[in-house]
Amino acid sequence: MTLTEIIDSFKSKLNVSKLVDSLERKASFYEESENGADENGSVGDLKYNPYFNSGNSDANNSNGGKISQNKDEPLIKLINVWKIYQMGEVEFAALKGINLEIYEGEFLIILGPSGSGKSTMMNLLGCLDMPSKGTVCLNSKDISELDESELAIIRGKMIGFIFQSFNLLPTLNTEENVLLPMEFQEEDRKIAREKASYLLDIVGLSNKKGNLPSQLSGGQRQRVAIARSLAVNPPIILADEPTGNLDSKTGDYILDFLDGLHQRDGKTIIIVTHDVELLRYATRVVYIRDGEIEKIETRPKNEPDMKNERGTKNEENRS
Ligand SMILES: Nc1ncnc2c1ncn2[C@@H]1O[C@H](COP(=O)(O)OP(=O)(O)OP(=O)(O)O)[C@@H](O)[C@H]1O
Repeated sequence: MTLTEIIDSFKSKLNVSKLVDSLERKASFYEESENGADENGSVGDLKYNPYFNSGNSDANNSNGGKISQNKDEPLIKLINVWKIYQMGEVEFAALKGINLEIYEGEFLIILGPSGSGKSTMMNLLGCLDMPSKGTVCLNSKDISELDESELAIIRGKMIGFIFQSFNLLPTLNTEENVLLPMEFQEEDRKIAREKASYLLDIVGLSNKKGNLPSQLSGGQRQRVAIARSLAVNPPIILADEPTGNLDSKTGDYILDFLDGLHQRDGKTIIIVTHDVELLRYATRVVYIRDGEIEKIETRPKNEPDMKNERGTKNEENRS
C-alpha cells in the first residue's frame, strides 16, 4: 500500500480512536542501548526555529502552537468522569468520578501503579475515548457535542501523542511517519516536507529519513514518534510512558527534550507513568489509585535538589 492510499483510507474513516485502538499497544522490549543522539544532532539541543515558533508563518496553528484562549480557562477539563468497561454481564469502573483541570503551560504527570487507570485517563484526556458518565472539555468544548470528524480535527490540531509502543506505521519510513499527521491536516506537501526535515533534524535523525521503523533502535523510534507528535505544532503533548521501553540514558534524553518543549516553547506536557523518576520534571503531579485521584501535588520546577538527583543519575549512566 502506498502512503497516499494509506492516508486516503484513514481520511475516509477520520476515526483516529479506532485507528489508535487497533494499533499495537504493547511494545517489544528493546534490549539495545544507544547514545540517544546521532552525529548530526543531539536530542535536547533544540534550535529555535521561527518557522514553528513565531506564529506568523502559515503553520497549521497560526499562533505558533500556543492557545489563544483565556489563560484562566483550562485546556482540558474532566468533570465527574467515569469510565466503565463492560465485560459480558460484568461491569468494571476503571475511573470513578474524576475531576481535573489542566492549564496551558503545565508539565503534568499522572502517576499511579499498574491497573490504576492511567491509560484509560490518557485516552479520555486525548479525546481518543468517551467517558461512560461525566464531561470532558477540550479548549472549553464539551467533546460529546462534537461529531467524529470535528473531534478528529480539533484533536489533530491540539494534541500530539507519544505512546510507549511508539505506534509508528511499520510500512512507512521515518520521513513518511512524520509527514502523516500533516497529510491529515492537508498541509501543503512542500511545506510539510520542510517541517518534517526540520523536526527530524532537531531529534537528530536527519540521516535516517529512509529507514523503516524496523531499521531503527528503540530510542530512535521514540524520537520519530516525538517528531511526528510535533508535526502540526500542537500546544499539548500527551505521552503514555514515553520512556517505558527505553534504557535510562535514552529515556533521559527524551525527557530533557520534552522539558525543553515545555520550558522554551511553553508547550503543555502531560505524561502518564508509574515511574517516580519522572517527577522531577513535573510542575504538578496527580496521583491516581484504583480509578480515583488520591492527591494532587504542585511542585516547584527543577528544584536544586532535584537537579542534583538528575545530575547524579546521569553521571551514573555515563560511567
Ligand atoms: N477494555 C477493557 N475492558 C475491561 N477492563 C479494562 C479494559 N481496559 C482496561 N481495563 C481495566 O481497567 C483498569 C485500568 O486499566 P488501565 O489500562 O487504564 O490501567 P493502567 O494504570 O494504565 O495500567 P498499566 O500501568 O498496567 O498499563 C484495569 O483494572 C484494567 O484491567
